Amino acid sequence: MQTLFPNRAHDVGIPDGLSVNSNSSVYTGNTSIYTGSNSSEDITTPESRYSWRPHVTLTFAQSIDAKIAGQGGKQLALSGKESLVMTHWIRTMHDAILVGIGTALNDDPQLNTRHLPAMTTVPGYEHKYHLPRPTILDVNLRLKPTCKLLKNYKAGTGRRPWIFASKPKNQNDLDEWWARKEALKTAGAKVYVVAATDGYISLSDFLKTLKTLGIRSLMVEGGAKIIQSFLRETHPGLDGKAIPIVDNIIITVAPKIVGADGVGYDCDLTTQLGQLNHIKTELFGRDTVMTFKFKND
Ligand SMILES: NC(=O)C1=CN([C@@H]2O[C@H](COP(=O)(O)OP(=O)(O)OC[C@H]3O[C@@H](n4cnc5c(N)ncnc54)[C@H](O)[C@@H]3O)[C@@H](O)[C@H]2O)C=CC1
Ligand SMILES: Nc1nc(O)c(N)c(N[C@@H]2O[C@H](COP(=O)(O)O)[C@@H](O)[C@H]2O)n1
Repeated sequence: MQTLFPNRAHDVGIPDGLSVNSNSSVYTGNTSIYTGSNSSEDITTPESRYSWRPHVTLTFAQSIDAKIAGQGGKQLALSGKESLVMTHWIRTMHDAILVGIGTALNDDPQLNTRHLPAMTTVPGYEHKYHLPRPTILDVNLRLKPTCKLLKNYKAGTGRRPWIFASKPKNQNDLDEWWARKEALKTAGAKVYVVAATDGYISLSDFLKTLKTLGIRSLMVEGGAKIIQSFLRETHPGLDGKAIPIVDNIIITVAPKIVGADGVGYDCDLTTQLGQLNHIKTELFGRDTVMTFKFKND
């Protein structure tokens, strides 16, 4: 039996109904699988926009006071179980999934699809959903060789994580950097070296590299700095105009208040709002999930 591949973000965009076709929803605990886009409007992205990069979906969960984590970055269970299943379904739609090293160290995430219902009763194949490739932006190779992503890979329950790093400018730091690289490689990681400025990897370079590695769609899960960078960074279009490097944004809003001490993504969305089309707002349990798409030009 083969791994199930649902419709993919790079082929169909993000459907306007995240809860898939209304009579066979994977989110309700029903094991039927989404087989077609029920989009009523053109939500695909012009080939010209992402011939150089993968389709990019930015997604995160926030409280009603726009916080994504608690005081000091404490990981919060903002999403309820229904919207979590939706998030895991969206994971299956992408070739790769990204978090920054801040999130990788703080949350020790798994980035898999474990909240989806069993798809069959055949022993050993209950959970053969497509798993996105975990990717981490980690300039200084701070990821722990003991993290869950690497443990899952070693146990055969997760895909090999790809780390994107950058060589230190200071020669004195090079030996330690190589040692960390070797330790991560031994633990199973694949390390790609790309350009970085002031500790930040150029997202254009990162996306170009992903594309050359065969990644056609990327789900960006955060955290705060990564969200900011993806919303701020642009790329020159064919006419030289700055165009976004994100195609869709999916925001889960949980009916919770975190308070001023929490972590926000601190980004002036008003600069982007003019370019955003609202696609759909849906309720998942007590959470509201909004999908936006950047305008095509
Ligand atoms: N509610 C939600 O949906 C989510 C919440 N979070 C929360 O976010 C917090 C972590 O956020 P941050 O500390 O901001 O870490 P982050 O996960 O955004 O990673 C940022 C780090 O990545 C590296 N990096 C390399 N290139 C970069 C680039 N171009 N742009 C940005 N960063 C780049 C830098 O070292 C930077 O400090 C945690 O508290 C976590 O719980 C994380 C993901 C989703
Ligand atoms: N959708 C969503 N809702 C929340 O309430 C969250 N805290 C997050 N966080 C993101 O999911 C990652 C954890 O993934 P696993 O459960 O370990 O697979 C975490 O690192 C954040 O990226 N997301």
